[in-house]
Amino acid sequence: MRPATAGAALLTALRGGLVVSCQAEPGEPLDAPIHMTAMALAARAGGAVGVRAKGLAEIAAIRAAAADLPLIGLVKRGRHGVYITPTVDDAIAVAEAGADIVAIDGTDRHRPDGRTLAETVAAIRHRSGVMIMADVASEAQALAAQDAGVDIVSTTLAGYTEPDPPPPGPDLALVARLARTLSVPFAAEGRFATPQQCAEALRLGAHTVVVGTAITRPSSITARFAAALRQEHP
Ligand SMILES: CC(=O)N[C@H](C=O)[C@@H](O)[C@H](O)[C@H](O)COP(=O)(O)O
Repeated sequence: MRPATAGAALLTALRGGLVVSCQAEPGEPLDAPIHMTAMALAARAGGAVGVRAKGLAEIAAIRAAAADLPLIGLVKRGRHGVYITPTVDDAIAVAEAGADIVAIDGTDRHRPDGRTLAETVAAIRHRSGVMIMADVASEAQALAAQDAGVDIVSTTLAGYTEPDPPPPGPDLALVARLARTLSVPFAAEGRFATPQQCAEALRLGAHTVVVGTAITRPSSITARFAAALRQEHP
């Protein structure tokens, strides 16, 4: 069981810093533990205070390569409904793979194991000392996750639970609202594409900022540059 002081120290380590999400989608060229480990080490070399990683093999590999790097872990099961660490068993597997914090879906949608968010948090706590991050899409979900007893909330799912495609930029309005209403710390996450947007999230009151695509998805980064050139030379 993790002592409470260790959890507090971990949150302190994340405060005011950048967490880099190192994830590749199935079929992408970098979708392998060795590549995600290299990404994580590169992120740490660049000043990241922590890493967010998907997949049990990736989490274990990153933990083996960087014993003291704060590590937020998750698994994804599909891409619809509740797909981020959807069950208690998934969360325990993520913890056992070496994550310090397990990121779980923090919405009020139906979970595959039929548990509510509060039941999920209680069951994880019963079986593990891992810290829990709730990935939410709204202020109401963030408050419910806080009531359920999570250690930290993240705006990960903002823009991803509606039928419409997400807007291009991050949801800074949600960041501002969470800063006013939440008492647990929260991460600003989702579509942060510039250092200025990250700094703004911290100014608004986020505890930490998580950036993935803009740093660790070379295909997406290349596509942005290539699209800009095509505009000049269609
Ligand atoms: C919505 C969802 O499933 N988000 C996932 C959560 O782990 C990842 O695919 C994102 O890359 C991560 O949240 C970081 O966000 P961005 O890549 O936009 O910086």
